[in-house]
Amino acid sequence: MGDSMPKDEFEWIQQHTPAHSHQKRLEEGIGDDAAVYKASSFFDEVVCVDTMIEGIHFTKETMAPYDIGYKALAANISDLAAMGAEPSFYIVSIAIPPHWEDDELSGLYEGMAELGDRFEMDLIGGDTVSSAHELMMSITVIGRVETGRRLLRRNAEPGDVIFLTGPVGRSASGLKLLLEKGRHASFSSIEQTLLSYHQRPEPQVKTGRLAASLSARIALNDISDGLASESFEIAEASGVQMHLEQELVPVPDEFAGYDPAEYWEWMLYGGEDFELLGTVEAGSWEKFQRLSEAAGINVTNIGRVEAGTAGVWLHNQGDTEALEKKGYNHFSGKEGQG
Ligand SMILES: Nc1ncnc2c1ncn2[C@@H]1O[C@H](COP(=O)(O)OP(=O)(O)OP(=O)(O)O)[C@@H](O)[C@H]1O
Ligand SMILES: Cc1ncc(C[n+]2csc(CCOP(=O)(O)O)c2C)c(N)n1
Ligand SMILES: [Mg+2]
Ligand SMILES: [Mg+2]
Ligand SMILES: [Mg+2]
Repeated sequence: MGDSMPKDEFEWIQQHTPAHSHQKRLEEGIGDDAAVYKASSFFDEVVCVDTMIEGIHFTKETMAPYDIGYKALAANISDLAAMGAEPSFYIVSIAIPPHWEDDELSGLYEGMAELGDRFEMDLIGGDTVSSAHELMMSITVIGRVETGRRLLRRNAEPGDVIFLTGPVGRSASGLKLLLEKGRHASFSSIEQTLLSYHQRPEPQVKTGRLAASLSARIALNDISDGLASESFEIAEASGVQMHLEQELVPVPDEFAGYDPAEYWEWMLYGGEDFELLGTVEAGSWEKFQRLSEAAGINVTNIGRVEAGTAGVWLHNQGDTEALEKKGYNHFSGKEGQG
């Protein structure tokens, strides 16, 4: 990496965050999974954008065109879910290089439409340009959340229960298989399941909406960069310590037979699972769990929030490890230091 590149994407964003806002109806600007501004007396509007680029987020060997479209929209819907919002609209900007054929480009839109239809979202605009080398897709999504119900990373307080919506690490393990063999190779049925978590992640909208409907203080974040990195984001935004219990963190069934040293690396630092990580005040945890179960949603208590200097710790049978803010970081390389 040359000297001209920013060292860390998080630091870089901070440098470019305006000190003041002009619009009175802005509720949340830069800093969370999405921005929030007042729309009516009942709802706030929630908006965010995420980009996927060939060579960084996918290659023709790791993802079919359909998967790329699907995942680009899924990653964005996931940020709405992390705010407690319901998705409404999306806007697609696409940069097309010469080596992409018409039928491949149609595949991108078919993949987006599958998810857009499922969440009853309308495609309302976009932009189309050419690109010299890589395909790029950038999607802006718009949703809404009931006034005052948005779920922010800074909402965590000491004593809260930490929860996770599902096992993590499967996307990273699927990516490893795809980078080794390419998607046209033959895979066992377990491997195919792992690939599908990488190629077609499921945004956890139902859980986000349930969390927003509870009258409880809840912090929420979606896992794009890995469990450790997203735990740090809550710790830093809330000024708290995140204490994770290794024994409580669900290990994917598919990892039976794999080396724990390898799969804990995927689980803690892999990213792109798009599960939700959150904290809820202890008095509301049982209710949250009960309502989740009734709704067919999986939430697992994986630890506790404590007071002290912001950071993340992993406890295992009396041993304690301070986790690094490591995960996927653009500019500092794959799974570089955050
Ligand atoms: N180039 C930029 N200019 C202004 N704000 C930015 C820029 N890049 C990111 N942000 C803002 O910084 C915050 C963090 O962005 P980030 O992309 O890390 O969040 P995320 O979408 O939850 O994570 P990921 O991109 O890994 O899915 C968000 O509020 C986002 O809108
Ligand atoms: C070909 C290929 N190589 C590596 C990766 C891994 N990867 C890329 S971006 C990212 C984090 C989320 O991105 P963002 O922070 O932009 O949302 C991860 C884990 C991949 N998906 N495909
Ligand atoms: Mg996010
Ligand atoms: Mg983003
Ligand atoms: Mg995101």
